[in-house]
Amino acid sequence: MTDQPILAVLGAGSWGTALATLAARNGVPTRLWGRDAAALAEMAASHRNQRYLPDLELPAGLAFEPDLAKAVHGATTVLIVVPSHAFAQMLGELVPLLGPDTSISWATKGFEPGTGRFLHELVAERLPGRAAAVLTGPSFAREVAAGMPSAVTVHSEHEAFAQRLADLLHAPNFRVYTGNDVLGAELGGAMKNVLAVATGVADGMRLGLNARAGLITRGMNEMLRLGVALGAKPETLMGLSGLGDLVLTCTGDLSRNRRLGLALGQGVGIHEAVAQIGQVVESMVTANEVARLADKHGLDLPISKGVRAVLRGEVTPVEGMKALMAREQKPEYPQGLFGTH
Ligand SMILES: NC(=O)C1=CN([C@@H]2O[C@H](COP(=O)(O)OP(=O)(O)OC[C@H]3O[C@@H](n4cnc5c(N)ncnc54)[C@H](OP(=O)(O)O)[C@@H]3O)[C@@H](O)[C@H]2O)C=CC1
Ligand SMILES: O=C(CO)COP(=O)(O)O
Repeated sequence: MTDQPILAVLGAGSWGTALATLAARNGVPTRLWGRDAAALAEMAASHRNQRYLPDLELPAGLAFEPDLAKAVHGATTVLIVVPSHAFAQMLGELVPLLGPDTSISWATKGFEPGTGRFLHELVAERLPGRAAAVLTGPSFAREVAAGMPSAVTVHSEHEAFAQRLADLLHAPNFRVYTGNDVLGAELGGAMKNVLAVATGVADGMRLGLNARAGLITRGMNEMLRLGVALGAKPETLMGLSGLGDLVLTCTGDLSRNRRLGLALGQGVGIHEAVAQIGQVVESMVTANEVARLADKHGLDLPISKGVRAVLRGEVTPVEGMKALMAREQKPEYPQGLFGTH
């Protein structure tokens, strides 16, 4: 294995392009792979990702590689940044091409559609024993690309790999923390997408700032209860990957999940709203998987389940909000936050 790190970023949308740019700016030999060879050729020629991040000038040191085998050949680290619905297929194509010493990481936020399995579970199944890490936290690609200050976190059971990945990306305006709670970090990043729809709906309906704060706080409570039931560390959920990303996505209009909620709250139909956004809206699949996990663990998560009902067209946004407010009066923490008193 060479001492020189080589990074292969798989997925040339907004976030993959921003992360590849960060690494290349750090002097890391970086290859960006995408499924659209023509789009990659255009990026190589113009040094712009016109469709996903048009304002960003792509660095000269960034290579564009449409052949997946060539993109990952000799790479010390692979970073997957495709949407969650494409993650399992991407992994399946990648596994036979990976050298034995290549570490694997992902910045995708979500679960396997239809099963609720975490992405780290898919990775462990296909690549047992391999150094693996998730990169997550509050980070709009547009702001990162513009060099605005951001803080994210890398979680891995392999401490040395978390540190190596952090080192590839850490930069003066991009702080990368590390941790070892992969499940907690993944849960926060996935669940905030669902909760962002709820605050978006409330804001779209002009229900006010009290409603927004109430939804964020009770949404955080849902994240903590599901996370603790699944074995996440509460501090992970209270950190960048949970609370941090929840606040960002529930309040920042750059969030596509919040924008979906805003549109629904203003009476736009779901298909039209998703089409207008024109990029991945992870809550569309994640809402089902959060509800699936909640059911499996016997948890009542009214906001998350309300979002699922709205996204499925089972209730209108107005009915969903009314149902939340009509719930029985009860203590804020019936059994303590973690069921301990
Ligand atoms: N954007 C952001 O600010 C952040 C995003 N994330 C997460 O990163 C992940 C990717 O999101 P983002 O980059 O924003 O999404 P975008 O919608 O910007 O881009 C999606 C990219 O994935 C590609 N893609 C879609 N399906 C497949 C597939 N089956 N195989 C290969 N590539 C595919 C698309 O290719 P094509 O153009 O050909 O359709 C496109 O390049 C999501 O899980 C998101 O939650 C995390 C943090 C920040
Ligand atoms: O995950 C993100 C920021 O941390 C991006 O959020 P959206 O996918 O809602 O745009």
